[in-house]
Amino acid sequence: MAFEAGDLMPQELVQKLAFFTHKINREIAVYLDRKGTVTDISIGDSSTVSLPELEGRKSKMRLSGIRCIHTHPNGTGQLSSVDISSLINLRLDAMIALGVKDGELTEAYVSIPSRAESGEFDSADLFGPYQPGDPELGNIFGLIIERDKNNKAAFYDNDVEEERAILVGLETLSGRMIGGKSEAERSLDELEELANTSGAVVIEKILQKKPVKDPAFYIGRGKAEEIGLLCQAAGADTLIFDVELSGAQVRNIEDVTGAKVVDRTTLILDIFAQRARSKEGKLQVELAQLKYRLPRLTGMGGQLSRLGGGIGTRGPGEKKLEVDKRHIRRRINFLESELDQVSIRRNRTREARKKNTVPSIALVGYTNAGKSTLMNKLCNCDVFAENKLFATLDPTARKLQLADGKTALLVDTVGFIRKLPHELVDAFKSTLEEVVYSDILLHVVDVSNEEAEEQIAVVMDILESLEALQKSMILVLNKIDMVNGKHNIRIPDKDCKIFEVSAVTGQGIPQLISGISELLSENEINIEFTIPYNQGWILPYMYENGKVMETDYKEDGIRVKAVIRDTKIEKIKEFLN
Ligand SMILES: Nc1nc2c(ncn2[C@@H]2O[C@H](COP(=O)(O)OP(=O)(O)OP(=O)(O)O)[C@@H](O)[C@H]2O)c(=O)[nH]1
Ligand SMILES: [Mg+2]
Repeated sequence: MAFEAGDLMPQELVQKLAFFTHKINREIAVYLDRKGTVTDISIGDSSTVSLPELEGRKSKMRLSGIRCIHTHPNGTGQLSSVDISSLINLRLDAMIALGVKDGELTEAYVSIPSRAESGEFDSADLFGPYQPGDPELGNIFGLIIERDKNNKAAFYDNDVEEERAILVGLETLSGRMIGGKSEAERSLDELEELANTSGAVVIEKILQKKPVKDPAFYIGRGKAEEIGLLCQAAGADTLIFDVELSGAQVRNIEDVTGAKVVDRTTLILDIFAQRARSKEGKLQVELAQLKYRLPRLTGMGGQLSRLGGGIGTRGPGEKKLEVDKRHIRRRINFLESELDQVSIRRNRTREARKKNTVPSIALVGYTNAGKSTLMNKLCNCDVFAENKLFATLDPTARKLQLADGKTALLVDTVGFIRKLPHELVDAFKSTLEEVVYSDILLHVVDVSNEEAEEQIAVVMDILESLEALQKSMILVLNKIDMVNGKHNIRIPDKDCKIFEVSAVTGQGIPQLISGISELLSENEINIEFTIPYNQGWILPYMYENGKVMETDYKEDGIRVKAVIRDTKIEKIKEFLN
């Protein structure tokens, strides 16, 4: 018996299985290979089936090429832990469970294996519920093939030898001079740091004074030709522009100069791609890359393959850049739905955390400000910190011991940067939600940086776009050891406590910890009030969002003594007396 290849869950098979399962009231399992051929059938117990040995599939790093579709006669399509362990142990392509009731399919869930860091398959991802014919099933099939091919070792092998890059910036007339440098020059310096972080060697920086703002070439055709010659003379193969370029501009400049053209956003995305470690981080980066690439494909006949490697070609997704538009759109939908799942899971963890009423504190700040170093100092832990941009991509949480015996949860986050691509802010929404839902923010500033004030402003802007500006905030002026304890930074108007510290020497750290304790308890309000009996939601709300110390059931309602966070009081305000 055979079914159409590429159809993960053939309708005809599903119907037959549902029918017979109902007849015999037992579990039936069918095994299919990737061509759609049935290789085995078992009745009663799916864990005892022997799989056919497939050519070249003996390696532990590959999948078996066989998937199992089986029924659950009790009506639910939820996969059991036995289902999942057979999936992983047998390295099946997928384990699909069909819930059957009265001879009909109720729901179907699909689980596919995923790899550990080592490349071995050690866990599973769950999708569903589905009905046969759901287009998402095609995506899952694609994902299986990709996961089978993309052995970790081969994952990042498209790195090439050093890229030699020329940077091109654009001088605007406005903007403050700092340290004798204009805004454009400083932005170009930062671009150089970004380029170094991504592994490129910067040979020359060009700042174009009066931009022609050419729609076709951005810098004008003549200038582009000139830069082309410079590339040849200097042996540069890549041009990095300190702006966002349109797809047409990139192609035009590439044609004239013969060099690869990359813009600031592509560069930042490339760094994120190299640094993403967690599954969530990789999904987020790939999503951002695809979203940025999609509108830039117009007029390319829908197909483009960028040869070579380096900046802009690296990513957590497919090894070879597959840029068929339809494929990208499908992939974007798929990544978005996977990320939704992650976000739901994260919300649950956050909810659980809230129930414990452990307050959470988010570290925010410009990249390289010292957030991770500060976290290590405050929590006595060992989080990855490095003198490179974007050392931290995944949110990491650690317990912070406060002076009065209380604890809080400190969450490290991705650093901010000017001109942060909005695709990235979007894609990292679920990570940045940690910021949005935290009780207080520690805004870390590198006082030794000439541009500290600009950086504060950039961070404030991003916080505003996350609607997190009204949160209680502590401004941490870090690296005070590097300026001999003196700084002349103008502090933003926002009402917040300020601490001068050094995350390296430990100077000012005890004061900061007591400052945090104080702010947290400032935010706690003691209340005593009566909950009318017809407002049944209030007491559970109090348990969830505060600490209930005493309840007394009176004639007119429940008299409650409690402590609650000020951010949670709005909802019950009208009942306070
Ligand atoms: N001298 C000095 N150096 C510091 C201090 N705090 C951090 N650094 C250094 O600054 C660099 C960046 O620190 P990180 O903690 O990685 O910065 P981050 O804010 O987490 O950066 P991203 O994760 O990239 O956003 C590292 O080389 C640290 O050693 C400090 O108080 N004094
Ligand atoms: Mg960090």
